Amino acid sequence: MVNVLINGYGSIGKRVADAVSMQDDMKVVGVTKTKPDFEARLAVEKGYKLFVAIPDKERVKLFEDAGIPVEGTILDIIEDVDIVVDGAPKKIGKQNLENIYKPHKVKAILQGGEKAKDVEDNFNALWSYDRCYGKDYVRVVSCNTTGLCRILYAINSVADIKKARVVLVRRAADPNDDKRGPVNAIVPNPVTVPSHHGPDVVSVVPEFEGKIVTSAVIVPTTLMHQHTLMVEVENNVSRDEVLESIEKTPRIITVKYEDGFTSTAQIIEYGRDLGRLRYDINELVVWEESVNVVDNEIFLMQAVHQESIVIPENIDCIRTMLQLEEDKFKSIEKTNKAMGIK
Ligand SMILES: NC(=O)C1=CN([C@@H]2O[C@H](COP(=O)(O)OP(=O)(O)OC[C@H]3O[C@@H](n4cnc5c(N)ncnc54)[C@H](OP(=O)(O)O)[C@@H]3O)[C@@H](O)[C@H]2O)C=CC1
Ligand SMILES: O=C(OP(=O)(O)O)[C@H](O)COP(=O)(O)O
Repeated sequence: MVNVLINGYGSIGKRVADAVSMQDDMKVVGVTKTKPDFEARLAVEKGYKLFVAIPDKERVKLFEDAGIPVEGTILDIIEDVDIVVDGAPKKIGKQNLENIYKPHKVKAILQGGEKAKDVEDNFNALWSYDRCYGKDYVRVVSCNTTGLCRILYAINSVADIKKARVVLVRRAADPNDDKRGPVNAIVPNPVTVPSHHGPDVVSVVPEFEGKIVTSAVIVPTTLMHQHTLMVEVENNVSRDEVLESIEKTPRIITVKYEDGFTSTAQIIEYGRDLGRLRYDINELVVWEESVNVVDNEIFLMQAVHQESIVIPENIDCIRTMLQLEEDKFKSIEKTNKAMGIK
């Protein structure tokens, strides 16, 4: 059993904590918060040991004053952990890496809001599990990048990819976020091409250098991201072969528009009806009817549940960095089984 600390118990951190708790080869030794709010209180009620993310007496006092019991600050637990999963807001992960994890010589996983250059390597279970084996500082790439890595793995299994072009429609904010917009606009984000997703795919799969270009806009929705892919391939491949490969690839599900999956709203309703915790859809979701092949070019549309797609990747990343399992497919299967992922 390895000891995992979740530094930053937010949208990603709380899900990683619950996913770690479902595995039989790792356990959560603590979670951290900076604010003594309802999420901190619930973490304690769930049985997690709570630590204060900012090592400062005044900050600890805020928790005491709010009646939320804490075990100390991050510095009271950091030496006892085998690995930290950093779930802090973007850019803070890098600061934590330099100021806390490296000085205390503790392995750490950063999230997709951090930069590829600030870590040793970049993780997706299908593509870079073996490369990250035993490494100390690894980034699990962002939700959109994870979705792209999965679908490109499926396509790459049956075709030689020449050129991938992707338009990403990004959700404006997570459902718990009342600060961000737009409320009524479409925002190029960034207005330049490529968006960070293409280079981030290359950080995981270097052989795609020069082959993938992405462009992104933000729209007023909180549920999911949506992608349209156009992938030129070198060889003749049929629609059926592409679909079969997608269906065989772990952590991808296909849904049919004609079956009622007419938008991201129905996909989220599906998560609710399945009784998934927090209605999470950890799988990449591909619309079956959207898959088409025209003159060696594959077209498809897919949806990404931003809050949950990277969670199983974090579990596999822990396993490879701590050398708990050499075979990526065994790790993927173990994680999926424990989490009820299709
Ligand atoms: N949300 C998403 O859709 C996705 C996010 N990511 C990436 O995951 C990372 C986390 O994002 P997300 O979970 O959305 O963020 P949230 O804002 O939901 O959560 C951040 C958490 O970090 C805590 N925190 C704040 N400051 C510090 C600090 N100095 N040290 C440790 N913890 C701190 C916050 O605690 P408190 O509330 O107490 O201040 C909060 O619990 C980012 O890199 C993001 O880009 C990746 C994929 C998808
Ligand atoms: O990883 C995400 O998106 P991304 O893949 O577009 O970077 C998450 O949805 C976080 O995105 P945000 O930077 O809009 O909070």
